[in-house]
Amino acid sequence: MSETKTPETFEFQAEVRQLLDLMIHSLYSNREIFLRELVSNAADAADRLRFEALQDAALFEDDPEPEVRIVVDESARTITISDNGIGMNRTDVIDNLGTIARSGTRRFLDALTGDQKQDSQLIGQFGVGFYSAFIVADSVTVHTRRAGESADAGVRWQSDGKGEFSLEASPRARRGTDVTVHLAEGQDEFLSRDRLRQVIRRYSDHIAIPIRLLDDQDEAETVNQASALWMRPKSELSDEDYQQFYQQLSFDTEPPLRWMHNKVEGDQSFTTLLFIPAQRPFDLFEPESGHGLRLYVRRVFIMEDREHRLLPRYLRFVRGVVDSDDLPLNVSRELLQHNRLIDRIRAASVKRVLDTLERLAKDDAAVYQRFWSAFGTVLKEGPIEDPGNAEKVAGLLRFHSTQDEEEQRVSLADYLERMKEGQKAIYYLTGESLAAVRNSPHLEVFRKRGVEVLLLAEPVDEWLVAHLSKYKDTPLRAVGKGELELDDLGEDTAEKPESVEPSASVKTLLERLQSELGEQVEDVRASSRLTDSPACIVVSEHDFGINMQRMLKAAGHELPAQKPVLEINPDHPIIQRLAADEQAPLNDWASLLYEQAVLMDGGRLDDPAGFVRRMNRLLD
Ligand SMILES: Nc1ncnc2c1ncn2[C@@H]1O[C@H](COP(=O)(O)OP(=O)(O)OP(=O)(O)O)[C@@H](O)[C@H]1O
Repeated sequence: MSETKTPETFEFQAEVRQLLDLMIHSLYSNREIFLRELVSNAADAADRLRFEALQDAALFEDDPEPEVRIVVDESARTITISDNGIGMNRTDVIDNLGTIARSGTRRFLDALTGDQKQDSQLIGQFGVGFYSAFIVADSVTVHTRRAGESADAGVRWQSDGKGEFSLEASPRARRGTDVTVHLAEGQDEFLSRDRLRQVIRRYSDHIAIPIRLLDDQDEAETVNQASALWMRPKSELSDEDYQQFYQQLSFDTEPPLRWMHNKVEGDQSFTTLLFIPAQRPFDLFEPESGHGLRLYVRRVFIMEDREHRLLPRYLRFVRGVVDSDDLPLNVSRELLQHNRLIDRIRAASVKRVLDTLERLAKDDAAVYQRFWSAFGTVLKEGPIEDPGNAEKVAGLLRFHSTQDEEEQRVSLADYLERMKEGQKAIYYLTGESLAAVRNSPHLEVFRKRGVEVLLLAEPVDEWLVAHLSKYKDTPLRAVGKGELELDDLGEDTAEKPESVEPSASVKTLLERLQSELGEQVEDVRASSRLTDSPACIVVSEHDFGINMQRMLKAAGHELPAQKPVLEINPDHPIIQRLAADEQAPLNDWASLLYEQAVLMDGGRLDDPAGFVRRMNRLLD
């Protein structure tokens, strides 16, 4: 026999040690959450057993009623949290409780900032798991046996959380897991049943299986509601019930902004309870992360929808539960891909979330602004991912603009309302940063003529405008692309548009600049968009803008050669001076005009040293 009675000792993986250390120090003021975590693991173990038992009912071993039991031993100073869930065998224990850091651990450690206050929020969102027991314990013992295996497969894990744990075979008749927490000096408050009852009600009231606290005579008292909250009628539920349930579901420290609880009856019935959080989880932008909705079939937990079948990715901030009586209990990921009921649930849920956001935006601009700051960037993926709802999502978007510069609060509807008489398009400018777009020379003529321009500086904006060509039949147009038709900007109240027909000397200058710049540019022409700057870069209507080119190159794409147009401001003093002297050498000037225009657009110079040399020559 390879398994002996003597305990074997293992070292925790470095990352686990780091996590333990960090948690104990940053969570000390919130010690009670250890109980929430252990109870939540016990309930998960019950869910997993029920799920596996769908295939193999023998796993229930004559003990089909799931429960969590909590036993306090005052003289030994221990609390034991027991479940009759799936349990673990030796390999499970080694994998889950010590040597192998789960993928989440690394990500979590990477997300930490070192700022205690921020980090403790992160921990709250992350769900800290089993190791939180060490916040209050000086040693923890886990005695467990996996469902379906023999009593001999029982194992005992033990650790003081300092760097090592031990493991030994320890037979166990009842399947499931006991976690025994030996309280450290000064943690005696958790020996009080009143205190435990209070903590369970606060954090675990809506865990769907009974949590039973045993008294001195071993009489069990069920402490929680132990029902699937989402199945209860709305009329019975208070705001507090919903908020508590949300916290148990999400570990979010903030209450949700809104929730939607709906029951659809008919030939196919389903219930959804969806929450819109108030703050952004740390992993919102990680490719593999994101929690999906929790899918239940007849109250049995089936899976977390990490592949975003129940709601599209651009609504991945929504948390909640979907339960249906009409899906098969053995529903698989493949089935989720091709199921009419799932499609219906998805369409209904998308509509509910978008309608709720619409109402929120209308009724409470301040709260909507909060939502937008947390999740606006994600919502911008909507028109790309979900063309069918593009217009509806577009209505929810908010932007910075030349007329509203504090926060992103201009909607496309606001923009349409403020358009000038005769204006034909919604104008926008994309760029690498807000400062860069706000100061772009492309805005000069728009400012002068009082035409609003939306300022888009997030990477996703480039994709958004590539997919959103119009809003309510008004086209969206980039200000830095193609020829600018001044007539399309609407009435010019300030003054009549100046003629862009350049004088003979400027014409000559344009030709000379063109021949100096050669292959670098498609054309050099007189500009109608500049008032203060001498030059700017314009790309043709169907080419990528400079910002998009930069992003594509950074992502490793080969781009077809694109030549921009250099537009020159004929009224600018530098241009006039250059035009006045047809004999003066132009080579440095041509390059500098071109290079400064590229820089102002947030582009990169091919030869920055050359640029500096030329500039120094002129300054000399
Ligand atoms: N009572 C239990 N019964 C069976 N398995 C358990 C139990 N407690 C923990 N485990 C196993 O140990 C793993 C690690 O637990 P831990 O609480 O640290 O993380 P988690 O529950 O996976 O995630 P998190 O708590 O961060 O949401 C679990 O995924 C589970 O496989």
